[in-house]
Amino acid sequence: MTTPVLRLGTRRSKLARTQSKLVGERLTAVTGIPVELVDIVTEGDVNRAPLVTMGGAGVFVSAVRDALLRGEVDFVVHSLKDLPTTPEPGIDLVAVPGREDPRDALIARDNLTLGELPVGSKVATGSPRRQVQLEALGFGIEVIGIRGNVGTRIEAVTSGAADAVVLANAGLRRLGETDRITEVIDPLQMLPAPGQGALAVECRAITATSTDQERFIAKALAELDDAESRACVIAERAVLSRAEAGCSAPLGALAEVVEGDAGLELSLAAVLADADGHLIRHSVQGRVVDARTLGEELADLLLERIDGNLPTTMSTKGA
Ligand SMILES: NCc1[nH]cc(CCC(=O)O)c1CC(=O)O
Repeated sequence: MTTPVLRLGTRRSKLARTQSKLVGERLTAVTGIPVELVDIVTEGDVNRAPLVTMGGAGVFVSAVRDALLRGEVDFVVHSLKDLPTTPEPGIDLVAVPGREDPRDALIARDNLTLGELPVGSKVATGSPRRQVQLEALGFGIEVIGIRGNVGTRIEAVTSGAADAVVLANAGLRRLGETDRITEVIDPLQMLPAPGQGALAVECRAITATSTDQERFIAKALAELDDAESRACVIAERAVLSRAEAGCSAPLGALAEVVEGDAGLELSLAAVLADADGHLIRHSVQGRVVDARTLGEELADLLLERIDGNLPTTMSTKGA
């Protein structure tokens, strides 16, 4: 078997390309294996309709996965927060590389922070999670909808269409747009989406019939896995799946590895909005190896407190 050039499938958006390139370079640095990027066009890139009408951010994911399943590429990279929580048959989540900052960031006019925005300021976001948390701050912020890539959203502030936008700090950092940030938002004010700031590396699932080449690739990719990042996103996504919440549900979750009584532990916080936009917030702490059950426990606590008053977006899974 000759050392192959691995084909890394990527969406053409600047963020997707940047993230794929990052992981490809990391793989080459760690294993010496060369990587080439292969463009994949998805409906979400072509169609500017609101994401919810296209079945959620999943439209980005499935086209990329299809190329992987068809054998056109050897592996793919996603923003982990855009992945549905149900595993995809035929595909392995082979690595969660070291996570970027999971927090949200504010880009506001005149260098303003959230607390400094005057009452009635328009803050643009397409995310129900960000919307409910912005409104719950009590600053009198008016949330307006927005769609498009990171550049388009920043432009809304530059053009004056919005006073501010909220974006994932991780994406801004990867794109080198950090000088536009006016505040990195404290998770006490806004909990990020489960998995925010983490990347997911996927390859074709290894089975009894996998080729030597496929096994070699999976083994090489597994070297990119970061155990702590993986544990954190497992816990956060367990909250999401247990609550049966889709990718744009008004639910935030953040896990951190902390020093506990029994060594390293996971501290997990989550927030969920009820049908009236009231926030329910809770946190738990436990063993890193129990990441998934911790997340499920926390979801049950939230659901108990919300007492059936579920937001409408949560009955339509994936919206
Ligand atoms: N929903 C789109 C999306 N998916 C991943 C990121 C940023 C990178 C990340 O969270 O890892 C973004 C943009 C944003 O929310 O600002």
